[in-house]
Amino acid sequence: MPTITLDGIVKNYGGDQNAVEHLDLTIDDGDFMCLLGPSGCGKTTTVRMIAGLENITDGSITIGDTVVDEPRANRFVPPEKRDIGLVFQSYALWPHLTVADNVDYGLKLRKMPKAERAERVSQMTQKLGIAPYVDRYPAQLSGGQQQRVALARMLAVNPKLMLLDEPLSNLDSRLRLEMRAELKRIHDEFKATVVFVTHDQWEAMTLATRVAVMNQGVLQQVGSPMDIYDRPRNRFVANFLGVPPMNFIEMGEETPQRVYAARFLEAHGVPASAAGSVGVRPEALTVAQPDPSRPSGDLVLPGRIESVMPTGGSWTVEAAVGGQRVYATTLQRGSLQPGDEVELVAPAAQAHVFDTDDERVEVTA
Ligand SMILES: Nc1ncnc2c1ncn2[C@@H]1O[C@H](COP(=O)(O)OP(=O)(O)OP(=O)(O)O)[C@@H](O)[C@H]1O
Repeated sequence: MPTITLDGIVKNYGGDQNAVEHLDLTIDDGDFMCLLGPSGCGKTTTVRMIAGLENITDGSITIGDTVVDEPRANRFVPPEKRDIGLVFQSYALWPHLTVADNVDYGLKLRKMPKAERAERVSQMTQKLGIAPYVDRYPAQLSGGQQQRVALARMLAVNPKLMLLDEPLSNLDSRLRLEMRAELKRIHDEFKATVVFVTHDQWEAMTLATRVAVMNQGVLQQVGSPMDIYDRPRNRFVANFLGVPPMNFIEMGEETPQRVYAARFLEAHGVPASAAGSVGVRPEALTVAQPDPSRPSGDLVLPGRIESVMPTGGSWTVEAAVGGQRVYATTLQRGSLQPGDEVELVAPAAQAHVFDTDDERVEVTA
Protein backbone atom coordinates (compact mmCIF):
# COMPACT_ATOMS: atom_id res chain seq x y z
CA MET A 1 0.00 0.00 0.00
CA PRO A 2 1.32 3.35 -0.98
CA THR A 3 2.61 6.25 1.02
CA ILE A 4 1.98 9.64 -0.54
CA THR A 5 4.64 12.30 -0.22
CA LEU A 6 3.92 15.90 -1.09
CA ASP A 7 7.16 17.81 -1.20
CA GLY A 8 7.14 21.60 -1.47
CA ILE A 9 3.93 21.68 -3.48
CA VAL A 10 2.94 25.02 -4.96
CA LYS A 11 -0.21 25.48 -7.00
CA ASN A 12 -0.93 28.65 -8.88
CA TYR A 13 -3.97 28.95 -11.12
CA GLY A 14 -2.62 32.12 -12.72
CA GLY A 15 -3.60 34.73 -10.12
CA ASP A 16 -1.46 36.72 -7.67
CA GLN A 17 -2.04 34.32 -4.83
CA ASN A 18 -1.07 30.66 -4.80
CA ALA A 19 -3.99 28.27 -4.12
CA VAL A 20 -1.50 26.00 -2.30
CA GLU A 21 1.65 27.40 -0.75
CA HIS A 22 4.73 25.22 -0.27
CA LEU A 23 2.92 22.18 1.12
CA ASP A 24 4.99 19.41 2.73
CA LEU A 25 2.82 16.48 3.81
CA THR A 26 3.35 12.75 4.12
CA ILE A 27 0.34 10.48 4.11
CA ASP A 28 1.48 7.17 5.52
CA ASP A 29 0.46 3.73 4.48
CA GLY A 30 -2.87 2.99 6.15
CA ASP A 31 -3.56 6.59 7.20
CA PHE A 32 -7.06 7.99 7.12
CA MET A 33 -5.96 11.56 6.49
CA CYS A 34 -8.58 14.29 6.61
CA LEU A 35 -7.80 17.60 4.94
CA LEU A 36 -9.77 20.12 6.96
CA GLY A 37 -10.22 23.84 6.57
CA PRO A 38 -12.56 26.64 5.57
CA SER A 39 -13.90 27.12 2.07
CA GLY A 40 -11.20 28.07 -0.42
CA CYS A 41 -8.24 26.93 1.71
CA GLY A 42 -6.93 24.56 -0.98
CA LYS A 43 -8.27 21.15 0.12
CA THR A 44 -9.86 20.21 -3.18
CA THR A 45 -6.89 21.49 -5.14
CA THR A 46 -4.62 19.27 -3.01
CA VAL A 47 -6.55 16.03 -3.63
CA ARG A 48 -6.98 16.88 -7.30
CA MET A 49 -3.21 17.23 -7.58
CA ILE A 50 -2.70 13.85 -5.88
CA ALA A 51 -5.21 12.34 -8.31
CA GLY A 52 -3.47 13.92 -11.28
CA LEU A 53 -6.54 15.94 -12.28
CA GLU A 54 -4.54 19.11 -11.71
CA ASN A 55 -0.85 19.73 -12.46
CA ILE A 56 1.34 21.08 -9.71
CA THR A 57 3.19 24.35 -10.31
CA ASP A 58 6.26 23.38 -8.31
CA GLY A 59 7.50 20.65 -5.97
CA SER A 60 6.90 16.93 -6.37
CA ILE A 61 4.34 14.25 -5.55
CA THR A 62 5.43 10.67 -4.94
CA ILE A 63 3.01 7.76 -4.59
CA GLY A 64 4.72 4.62 -3.31
CA ASP A 65 8.05 4.54 -5.14
CA THR A 66 6.88 6.53 -8.14
CA VAL A 67 7.27 10.25 -8.66
CA VAL A 68 3.92 11.05 -10.31
CA ASP A 69 4.34 14.80 -10.74
CA GLU A 70 7.47 16.91 -10.80
CA PRO A 71 7.40 19.84 -13.21
CA ARG A 72 11.13 20.58 -12.87
CA ALA A 73 11.92 17.07 -14.08
CA ASN A 74 9.16 17.24 -16.70
CA ARG A 75 7.45 14.29 -15.10
CA PHE A 76 3.71 13.70 -15.00
CA VAL A 77 1.87 10.39 -14.61
CA PRO A 78 -1.74 10.70 -15.86
CA PRO A 79 -4.60 9.97 -13.43
CA GLU A 80 -5.57 6.61 -14.95
CA LYS A 81 -2.05 5.29 -14.33
CA ARG A 82 -2.01 6.27 -10.64
CA ASP A 83 -4.25 3.39 -9.48
CA ILE A 84 -6.40 5.49 -7.22
CA GLY A 85 -10.05 5.19 -6.20
CA LEU A 86 -11.78 8.54 -6.48
CA VAL A 87 -15.07 9.95 -5.27
CA PHE A 88 -15.57 13.64 -5.73
CA GLN A 89 -18.47 15.90 -4.86
CA SER A 90 -19.66 15.76 -8.44
CA TYR A 91 -20.15 12.06 -8.90
CA ALA A 92 -19.18 11.75 -12.55
CA LEU A 93 -21.31 8.66 -13.04
CA TRP A 94 -21.74 7.43 -16.59
CA PRO A 95 -25.17 8.79 -17.54
CA HIS A 96 -25.80 6.16 -20.22
CA LEU A 97 -25.05 3.23 -17.89
CA THR A 98 -27.38 1.75 -15.28
CA VAL A 99 -26.43 1.72 -11.60
CA ALA A 100 -25.28 -1.90 -11.90
CA ASP A 101 -23.17 -1.11 -14.98
CA ASN A 102 -21.68 1.93 -13.29
CA VAL A 103 -20.60 -0.17 -10.32
CA ASP A 104 -19.36 -2.87 -12.69
CA TYR A 105 -17.36 -0.42 -14.79
CA GLY A 106 -14.03 -0.65 -13.00
CA LEU A 107 -14.28 -4.42 -12.59
CA LYS A 108 -14.80 -4.82 -16.31
CA LEU A 109 -11.78 -2.64 -17.01
CA ARG A 110 -9.77 -4.92 -14.74
CA LYS A 111 -11.00 -7.91 -16.76
CA MET A 112 -12.49 -9.71 -13.78
CA PRO A 113 -14.49 -12.87 -14.76
CA LYS A 114 -18.18 -12.18 -15.33
CA ALA A 115 -19.64 -14.31 -12.52
CA GLU A 116 -17.25 -12.77 -10.00
CA ARG A 117 -18.17 -9.31 -11.21
CA ALA A 118 -21.90 -9.94 -10.81
CA GLU A 119 -21.28 -11.18 -7.27
CA ARG A 120 -19.22 -8.14 -6.41
CA VAL A 121 -21.77 -5.69 -7.88
CA SER A 122 -24.53 -7.36 -5.89
CA GLN A 123 -22.42 -7.23 -2.71
CA MET A 124 -21.55 -3.54 -3.09
CA THR A 125 -25.02 -2.35 -4.10
CA GLN A 126 -26.48 -4.15 -1.10
CA LYS A 127 -23.87 -2.79 1.24
CA LEU A 128 -24.59 0.76 0.11
CA GLY A 129 -28.36 0.39 0.06
CA ILE A 130 -28.77 0.92 -3.66
CA ALA A 131 -29.77 -2.65 -4.62
CA PRO A 132 -33.37 -1.58 -5.41
CA TYR A 133 -32.11 0.84 -8.05
CA VAL A 134 -29.62 -1.30 -9.98
CA ASP A 135 -31.57 -1.00 -13.24
CA ARG A 136 -32.05 2.75 -13.05
CA TYR A 137 -29.96 5.40 -14.77
CA PRO A 138 -28.16 8.11 -12.73
CA ALA A 139 -30.64 10.81 -13.84
CA GLN A 140 -33.40 8.80 -12.16
CA LEU A 141 -31.68 8.95 -8.75
CA SER A 142 -31.52 11.55 -5.97
CA GLY A 143 -28.21 13.26 -5.19
CA GLY A 144 -27.66 11.04 -2.15
CA GLN A 145 -28.36 7.89 -4.15
CA GLN A 146 -25.93 9.00 -6.85
CA GLN A 147 -23.31 9.61 -4.20
CA ARG A 148 -23.77 6.08 -2.92
CA VAL A 149 -23.41 4.68 -6.45
CA ALA A 150 -20.15 6.61 -6.79
CA LEU A 151 -18.92 5.13 -3.49
CA ALA A 152 -20.00 1.61 -4.51
CA ARG A 153 -18.21 2.00 -7.83
CA MET A 154 -15.02 3.04 -6.10
CA LEU A 155 -15.15 0.41 -3.35
CA ALA A 156 -15.96 -2.41 -5.81
CA VAL A 157 -12.40 -2.43 -7.10
CA ASN A 158 -10.87 -2.53 -3.62
CA PRO A 159 -8.57 0.40 -4.17
CA LYS A 160 -5.55 0.64 -1.95
CA LEU A 161 -5.60 4.40 -2.16
CA MET A 162 -8.84 6.35 -1.98
CA LEU A 163 -9.29 10.06 -2.51
CA LEU A 164 -12.62 11.35 -1.30
CA ASP A 165 -13.72 14.95 -1.68
CA GLU A 166 -16.74 15.68 0.53
CA PRO A 167 -18.21 12.33 -0.53
CA LEU A 168 -21.02 12.47 2.02
CA SER A 169 -22.14 16.03 1.41
CA ASN A 170 -25.46 15.13 -0.20
CA LEU A 171 -26.59 12.55 2.32
CA ASP A 172 -29.07 13.26 5.08
CA SER A 173 -27.62 13.22 8.58
CA ARG A 174 -28.61 9.65 9.40
CA LEU A 175 -27.22 8.20 6.21
CA ARG A 176 -24.13 10.35 6.61
CA LEU A 177 -23.54 8.79 10.00
CA GLU A 178 -24.01 5.29 8.60
CA MET A 179 -21.71 5.98 5.67
CA ARG A 180 -19.04 7.38 7.98
CA ALA A 181 -19.15 4.18 9.99
CA GLU A 182 -19.01 2.18 6.77
CA LEU A 183 -16.00 4.11 5.49
CA LYS A 184 -14.21 3.65 8.78
CA ARG A 185 -14.96 -0.07 8.72
CA ILE A 186 -13.75 -0.38 5.11
CA HIS A 187 -10.60 1.49 5.99
CA ASP A 188 -9.93 -0.84 8.93
CA GLU A 189 -10.78 -3.97 6.99
CA PHE A 190 -8.87 -3.22 3.80
CA LYS A 191 -6.07 -1.23 5.42
CA ALA A 192 -6.44 1.25 2.60
CA THR A 193 -4.81 4.68 2.59
CA VAL A 194 -7.50 7.34 2.51
CA VAL A 195 -7.33 11.07 1.86
CA PHE A 196 -10.64 12.65 2.76
CA VAL A 197 -11.55 16.30 2.21
CA THR A 198 -14.06 17.91 4.52
CA HIS A 199 -14.87 21.29 5.98
CA ASP A 200 -16.81 19.54 8.75
CA GLN A 201 -14.65 19.31 11.87
CA TRP A 202 -16.86 16.68 13.45
CA GLU A 203 -16.48 14.47 10.41
CA ALA A 204 -12.72 14.91 10.49
CA MET A 205 -12.47 14.25 14.23
CA THR A 206 -14.54 11.06 14.07
CA LEU A 207 -12.98 9.55 10.94
CA ALA A 208 -9.36 10.53 10.76
CA THR A 209 -6.26 8.84 12.07
CA ARG A 210 -4.57 12.15 11.24
CA VAL A 211 -5.93 15.56 10.36
CA ALA A 212 -4.21 18.23 8.26
CA VAL A 213 -5.66 21.69 8.92
CA MET A 214 -5.21 24.20 6.09
CA ASN A 215 -5.89 27.91 5.80
CA GLN A 216 -5.42 30.08 2.72
CA GLY A 217 -3.34 27.46 0.98
CA VAL A 218 -0.99 27.02 3.95
CA LEU A 219 -0.80 23.89 6.07
CA GLN A 220 -1.34 24.90 9.70
CA GLN A 221 -0.93 21.63 11.61
CA VAL A 222 -0.92 17.86 11.11
CA GLY A 223 -1.65 15.43 13.90
CA SER A 224 -4.08 13.01 15.44
CA PRO A 225 -7.54 14.50 16.04
CA MET A 226 -7.00 14.76 19.79
CA ASP A 227 -3.53 16.15 19.32
CA ILE A 228 -4.71 19.09 17.25
CA TYR A 229 -7.69 19.61 19.52
CA ASP A 230 -5.72 19.50 22.76
CA ARG A 231 -2.54 21.19 21.54
CA PRO A 232 -3.39 23.51 18.64
CA ARG A 233 -0.20 24.93 17.19
CA ASN A 234 -1.64 28.34 16.55
CA ARG A 235 -4.69 30.44 17.13
CA PHE A 236 -6.25 29.64 13.76
CA VAL A 237 -6.35 25.90 14.54
CA ALA A 238 -7.53 26.57 18.10
CA ASN A 239 -10.37 28.71 16.83
CA PHE A 240 -11.34 26.49 13.90
CA LEU A 241 -11.90 23.39 16.05
CA GLY A 242 -14.53 23.22 18.74
CA VAL A 243 -18.22 24.13 19.15
CA PRO A 244 -18.87 26.54 20.76
CA PRO A 245 -15.47 27.91 19.78
CA MET A 246 -12.61 28.58 22.16
CA ASN A 247 -12.83 31.76 24.28
CA PHE A 248 -9.91 34.14 23.76
CA ILE A 249 -8.78 36.88 26.10
CA GLU A 250 -6.79 39.49 24.22
CA MET A 251 -3.59 40.52 25.99
CA GLY A 252 -3.00 43.62 23.86
CA GLU A 253 -5.97 45.49 25.36
CA GLU A 254 -6.16 47.04 28.82
CA THR A 255 -9.32 45.31 30.07
CA PRO A 256 -10.35 43.71 33.38
CA GLN A 257 -10.30 40.28 31.77
CA ARG A 258 -6.69 40.88 30.70
CA VAL A 259 -5.82 41.32 34.38
CA TYR A 260 -7.25 37.85 35.17
CA ALA A 261 -5.33 36.25 32.31
CA ALA A 262 -2.13 38.11 33.27
CA ARG A 263 -2.43 36.76 36.82
CA PHE A 264 -2.52 33.24 35.39
CA LEU A 265 0.45 33.87 33.10
CA GLU A 266 2.55 35.35 35.88
CA ALA A 267 1.86 32.34 38.09
CA HIS A 268 3.47 30.27 35.33
CA GLY A 269 6.42 32.55 34.70
CA VAL A 270 5.19 33.90 31.35
CA PRO A 271 5.44 37.70 31.04
CA ALA A 272 2.01 39.04 30.06
CA SER A 273 3.68 41.30 27.48
CA ALA A 274 4.91 38.21 25.58
CA ALA A 275 1.40 36.84 25.13
CA GLY A 276 -1.03 37.85 22.42
CA SER A 277 -3.98 35.95 23.82
CA VAL A 278 -5.05 33.30 26.30
CA GLY A 279 -7.61 30.76 25.11
CA VAL A 280 -9.80 28.32 26.94
CA ARG A 281 -12.39 25.92 25.54
CA PRO A 282 -15.93 26.19 26.93
CA GLU A 283 -15.89 22.56 28.11
CA ALA A 284 -12.64 23.14 30.02
CA LEU A 285 -14.28 25.76 32.23
CA THR A 286 -16.00 24.84 35.47
CA VAL A 287 -18.58 27.28 36.78
CA ALA A 288 -17.79 27.66 40.48
CA GLN A 289 -18.65 29.80 43.48
CA PRO A 290 -16.11 32.61 44.07
CA ASP A 291 -13.33 31.26 46.27
CA PRO A 292 -10.42 33.51 47.31
CA SER A 293 -8.38 30.49 48.40
CA ARG A 294 -8.31 28.92 44.92
CA PRO A 295 -4.83 27.76 43.84
CA SER A 296 -3.11 30.50 41.83
CA GLY A 297 -2.02 28.12 39.04
CA ASP A 298 -5.56 27.83 37.67
CA LEU A 299 -7.01 30.21 35.10
CA VAL A 300 -9.72 31.99 37.09
CA LEU A 301 -12.18 34.32 35.35
CA PRO A 302 -14.60 36.08 37.71
CA GLY A 303 -17.86 36.93 35.98
CA ARG A 304 -21.62 37.23 36.10
CA ILE A 305 -23.93 34.73 34.45
CA GLU A 306 -25.92 36.31 31.64
CA SER A 307 -27.80 33.26 30.45
CA VAL A 308 -27.95 29.49 30.77
CA MET A 309 -28.93 27.85 27.49
CA PRO A 310 -29.94 24.21 26.99
CA THR A 311 -28.07 22.58 24.11
CA GLY A 312 -29.55 19.08 24.39
CA GLY A 313 -27.70 16.95 26.91
CA SER A 314 -25.61 19.87 28.19
CA TRP A 315 -25.89 23.55 29.06
CA THR A 316 -24.04 26.52 27.68
CA VAL A 317 -23.44 29.20 30.27
CA GLU A 318 -22.82 32.70 28.94
CA ALA A 319 -21.02 34.95 31.41
CA ALA A 320 -19.84 38.54 31.34
CA VAL A 321 -16.15 38.53 32.27
CA GLY A 322 -14.90 42.11 32.36
CA GLY A 323 -16.15 43.52 29.08
CA GLN A 324 -16.33 40.20 27.30
CA ARG A 325 -18.71 37.26 26.85
CA VAL A 326 -17.19 33.96 27.92
CA TYR A 327 -18.90 30.63 27.27
CA ALA A 328 -18.72 27.53 29.44
CA THR A 329 -20.31 24.16 28.75
CA THR A 330 -21.57 22.13 31.64
CA LEU A 331 -23.43 18.83 31.88
CA GLN A 332 -25.43 19.86 34.97
CA ARG A 333 -27.28 23.09 35.25
CA GLY A 334 -27.51 22.73 39.03
CA SER A 335 -28.72 25.97 40.56
CA LEU A 336 -27.00 28.29 38.03
CA GLN A 337 -29.10 31.37 37.34
CA PRO A 338 -28.62 34.57 35.33
CA GLY A 339 -27.26 37.26 37.62
CA ASP A 340 -25.15 34.86 39.72
CA GLU A 341 -21.62 36.04 40.47
CA VAL A 342 -19.33 33.10 39.70
CA GLU A 343 -15.80 32.10 38.81
CA LEU A 344 -15.06 30.27 35.57
CA VAL A 345 -12.09 28.06 36.33
CA ALA A 346 -9.79 25.95 34.16
CA PRO A 347 -6.70 23.99 35.18
CA ALA A 348 -3.45 25.22 33.65
CA ALA A 349 -3.24 22.22 31.32
CA GLN A 350 -6.49 23.36 29.68
CA ALA A 351 -5.42 26.95 29.08
CA HIS A 352 -3.87 27.81 25.70
CA VAL A 353 -1.41 30.65 25.44
CA PHE A 354 -0.56 32.25 22.08
CA ASP A 355 2.18 34.78 21.43
CA THR A 356 1.74 38.05 19.57
CA ASP A 357 2.18 36.14 16.28
CA ASP A 358 -0.64 33.77 17.34
CA GLU A 359 1.76 30.83 17.77
CA ARG A 360 1.33 28.45 20.67
CA VAL A 361 3.43 29.01 23.82
CA GLU A 362 3.88 26.01 26.09
CA VAL A 363 3.02 26.74 29.70
CA THR A 364 4.39 24.46 32.35
CA ALA A 365 1.76 23.55 34.89
N1 LIG B 1 -9.77 26.02 -11.61
C1 LIG B 1 -9.46 27.08 -10.86
N2 LIG B 1 -9.04 28.24 -11.41
C2 LIG B 1 -8.69 29.30 -10.66
N3 LIG B 1 -8.73 29.31 -9.31
C3 LIG B 1 -9.14 28.20 -8.70
C4 LIG B 1 -9.53 27.02 -9.42
N4 LIG B 1 -9.88 26.06 -8.54
C5 LIG B 1 -9.73 26.62 -7.31
N5 LIG B 1 -9.29 27.89 -7.39
C6 LIG B 1 -8.96 28.78 -6.26
O1 LIG B 1 -7.99 28.15 -5.45
C7 LIG B 1 -8.25 28.34 -4.07
C8 LIG B 1 -8.42 26.98 -3.38
O2 LIG B 1 -9.60 26.36 -3.87
P1 LIG B 1 -10.05 24.89 -3.44
O3 LIG B 1 -11.24 24.53 -4.26
O4 LIG B 1 -8.88 23.99 -3.49
O5 LIG B 1 -10.46 25.12 -1.92
P2 LIG B 1 -11.30 24.20 -0.94
O6 LIG B 1 -10.62 24.32 0.36
O7 LIG B 1 -11.47 22.85 -1.50
O8 LIG B 1 -12.70 24.95 -0.91
P3 LIG B 1 -14.20 24.36 -0.80
O9 LIG B 1 -14.32 23.77 0.57
O10 LIG B 1 -15.03 25.59 -0.97
O11 LIG B 1 -14.34 23.36 -1.90
C9 LIG B 1 -9.49 29.21 -4.01
O12 LIG B 1 -9.07 30.54 -3.82
C10 LIG B 1 -10.14 29.01 -5.35
O13 LIG B 1 -10.88 30.15 -5.72
